[in-house]
Amino acid sequence: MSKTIVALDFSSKEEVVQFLSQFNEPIYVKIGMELTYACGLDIVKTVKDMGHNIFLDLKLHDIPNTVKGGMKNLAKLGVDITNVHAAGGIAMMKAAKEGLKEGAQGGKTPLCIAVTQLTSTSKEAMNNELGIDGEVIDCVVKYALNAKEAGLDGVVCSVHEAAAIKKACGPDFLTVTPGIRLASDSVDDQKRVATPAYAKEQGCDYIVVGRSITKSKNPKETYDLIENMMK
Ligand SMILES: O=c1ccn([C@@H]2O[C@H](COP(=O)(O)O)[C@@H](O)[C@H]2O)c(=O)[nH]1
Repeated sequence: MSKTIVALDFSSKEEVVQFLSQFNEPIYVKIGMELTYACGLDIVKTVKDMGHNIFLDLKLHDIPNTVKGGMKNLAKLGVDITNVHAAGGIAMMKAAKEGLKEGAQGGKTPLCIAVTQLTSTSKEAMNNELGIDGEVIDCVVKYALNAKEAGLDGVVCSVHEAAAIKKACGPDFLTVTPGIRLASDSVDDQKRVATPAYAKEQGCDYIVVGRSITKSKNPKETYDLIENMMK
C-alpha cells in the first residue's frame, strides 16, 4: 500500500484522467473541494473505476444531524477515507461515524479522520485570528484526543505534531500529513511544512502531496522519488 496520497487538485475530469494515465498501478489519491465542485461526486466513481484508493477530503463541519446525513450519503460512494473538522466537536464527530456506518456499502465503512489545525495555519494566526491561545501542538493533540474519544480513526495534522499524537492516542491512530515539500520546492500557502524524509522519521502513516507532484516537470518521477523516501 502506498504511503503517498496525491491531491488531485484539478478543475476538470480531463486533467485528472491525463494525470492518472502516467501511473500503471493503483495509487492513493485525494479528491477535494476543487475537483468535486467542478465535476460533482461522479468523479469519485470515475477514479474508483480506474482502481485507485480514494481519500474524499470534503472536511464536513456542521451540526451533528446534518453531518450524519451527509456522511451516510458519502459512505455510499465506497471511498476509503473521508473527513470532518475536529473544531466541530465530539458530538459532531460521533455523528459522522454513525452516518458512515449507516451508509456503508458491502460491509466496508470508510475510515473517518478529523482535520486538527490546517497546515496553512501558523501559531500567530491561531492565536490572533482564531483566538486559540498557546502552542499549535497542544491544540492539535487536544483535537486528536477528542477525535479518538469520538471513535474516529485518526487525524489530519502536520508532520511536526505526528509523534506527539501517536504518543497521546496510540500507534494505531492514523496521522495523515499534508504540508509536504521537497527541500527545493516553494512553500506556497503552507506554514507547517516538512519533507517526506522527515515525515517518515516522525512515523506519519500517510503524506498528502499536491503541487510538489502535480506541478513538477515529471509528476510520475517525482511521485516515485517521494514514495521511495517514505519506504
Ligand atoms: O491541513 C490541511 C488539510 C488539507 N490539506 C490539503 O492537502 C493538499 C495539499 O496540497 P499541496 O499542493 O501539497 O500544498 C490540498 O489539497 C489541501 O486542501 C492541507 O494542505 N492541509
